[in-house]
Amino acid sequence: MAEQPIRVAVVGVGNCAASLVQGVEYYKDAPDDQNVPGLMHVRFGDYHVSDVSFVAAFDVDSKKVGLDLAEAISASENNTIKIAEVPHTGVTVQRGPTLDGLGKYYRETIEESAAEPVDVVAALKQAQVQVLVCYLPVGSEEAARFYAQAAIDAGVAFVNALPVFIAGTPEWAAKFTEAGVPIVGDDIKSQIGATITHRELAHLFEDRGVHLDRTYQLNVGGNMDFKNMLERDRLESKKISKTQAVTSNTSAPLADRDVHIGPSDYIQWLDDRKWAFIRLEGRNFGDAPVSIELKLEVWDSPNSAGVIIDAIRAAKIGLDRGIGGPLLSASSYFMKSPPEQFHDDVAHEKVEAFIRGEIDR
Ligand SMILES: O=P([O-])([O-])O[C@@H]1[C@@H](O)[C@H](O)[C@@H](O)[C@H](O)[C@@H]1O
Repeated sequence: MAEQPIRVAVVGVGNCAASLVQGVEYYKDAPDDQNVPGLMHVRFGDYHVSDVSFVAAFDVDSKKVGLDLAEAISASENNTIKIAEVPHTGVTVQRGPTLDGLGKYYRETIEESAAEPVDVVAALKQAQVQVLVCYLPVGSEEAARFYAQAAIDAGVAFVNALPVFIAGTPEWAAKFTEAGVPIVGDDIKSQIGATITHRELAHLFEDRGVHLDRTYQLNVGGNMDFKNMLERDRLESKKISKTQAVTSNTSAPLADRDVHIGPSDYIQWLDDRKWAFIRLEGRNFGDAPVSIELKLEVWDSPNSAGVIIDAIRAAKIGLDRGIGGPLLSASSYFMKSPPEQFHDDVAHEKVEAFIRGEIDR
């Protein structure tokens, strides 16, 4: 263990937070000296998984606000796979401001807490939070920026797991840089998710001299994320983020009509499983046609938590080293829409160099 734990807060106690909190319990005794299935790093720099300590949580759901975090992670509509029994944490879920956090389908499904929203900056300071993970629902543009600003005001590193463009915009990057606060963002790229799989295949076509003519990625799932995204207006930035995560990995541009990537439908009985249907069509030697069609089946939230667990530790290293602004290596390896896109193998090397202190961001 590091001398001091990493004091982490989460905003949005949904499935992704549930998997993260359970994962820290699940891997608390993971041996340092071996590869451990499910983890990219048992120890990330000085920090073991067990150094992640939850000290604050915010939500707006009446079935979660006021509960201990250990209970809230399985309350209300949360429906992810259980990977660990989490003991009482002593962290009570606080009522955050709602702003634009609840779309039509959330409002139809959950009851908003009647409690008065807390002062988030004061709550972050009070709990001495070091890293805030933003897990708000897709489409929470105003709320995500509110929490980003709160992180700046409280001097807390920010990990932006959702597709609201913050780290990737010059305006916000400058704000974090000026405040001396690190940010890792935007939009988490899952361990073996649709994005990484699709990116790798698009890259493979290119590497092997095959021209990619057209592609699609259709995603379905049964969690609140997918239900929320039935409201098409809320998923514009998600669609952009998922699309650019793939198209940025090919040098030959694809016409808009030749790329279709996005969340596609909500199938309730899938619960927190996500199925992705991916197709790539191209031409190889002599313009002969070639195509790949695959289906990915995965539990969505542990898949995301397996990456956030590293993003948190990268953010803490940024804080330890006094680096403000976007952490480019971690953002490009862990996120779909980082300020700078690199191929994943390059981004991976950059993260290892960052851990060793050879590059500063
Ligand atoms: O990496 P990927 O599988 O394309 O994308 C994932 C989404 O499809 C998923 O719904 C969400 O919960 C994850 O956090 C991540 O954004």
